[in-house]
Amino acid sequence: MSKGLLIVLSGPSGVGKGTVCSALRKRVPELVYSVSATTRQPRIGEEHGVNYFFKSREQFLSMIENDQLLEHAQYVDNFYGTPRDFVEETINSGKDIILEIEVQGALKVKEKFPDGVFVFLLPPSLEELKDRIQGRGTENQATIDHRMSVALDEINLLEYYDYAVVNDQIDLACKRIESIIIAEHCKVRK
Ligand SMILES: Nc1nc2c(ncn2[C@@H]2O[C@H](COP(=O)(O)OP(=O)(O)O)[C@@H](O)[C@H]2O)c(=O)[nH]1
Ligand SMILES: Nc1ncnc2c1ncn2[C@@H]1O[C@H](COP(=O)(O)OP(=O)(O)O)[C@@H](O)[C@H]1O
Repeated sequence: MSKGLLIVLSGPSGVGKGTVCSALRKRVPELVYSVSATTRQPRIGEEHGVNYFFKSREQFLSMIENDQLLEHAQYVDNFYGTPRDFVEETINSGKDIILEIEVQGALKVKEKFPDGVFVFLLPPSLEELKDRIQGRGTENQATIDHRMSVALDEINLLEYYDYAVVNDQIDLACKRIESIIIAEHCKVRK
């Protein structure tokens, strides 16, 4: 049996990764989603085990020590990481998995899985990016400013990705990613 695809969706905070990923999962129900661990506090409506595995700093550090994370990164003031076993078991069972992670982590995954499919989600403009972060209303002004400055550094790493997808409209961005997945499956079958 051939392995599933490991798809990494990255891009700056507020670009719409979460929104596009959930729309994509509805359209492609067989696509498995990797739930990350984080030390960030849950936002209203977020559930443990669904959106994230919410961990204390000590619990997170012990996951690193026990080699339970495929990659981890510090983003703004918190740690985020991808549980290793779930990803490996999913692709070994022939299913495709999508990781929605920031850029430093994506580059670490690329070192371990060079055959992964690395997709960078871009905003239509930086003004629109700021409007989306502000419009979501989940961060204070200092965090928004910090995330915007990190966003510029992140966009500079676009060259390390296989594909760039503009998230102008959610359904169009989803269709573009679906086309990428279909094309990558054709490559694997050759
Ligand atoms: N490296 C890494 N980044 C992650 C992981 N999970 C989430 N992230 C990224 O961490 C950043 C902050 O996530 P979050 O606080 O949920 O904010 P939001 O994605 O902007 O809503 C985003 O860029 C996420 O994609 C992970 O497991 N590893
Ligand atoms: N194509 C789009 N057009 C307009 N607003 C969008 C689009 N995609 C996402 N958004 C909005 O932008 C905000 C940030 O989206 P989110 O998915 O939380 O981003 P991320 O996960 O990249 O931080 C949300 O309020 C979301 O509804």
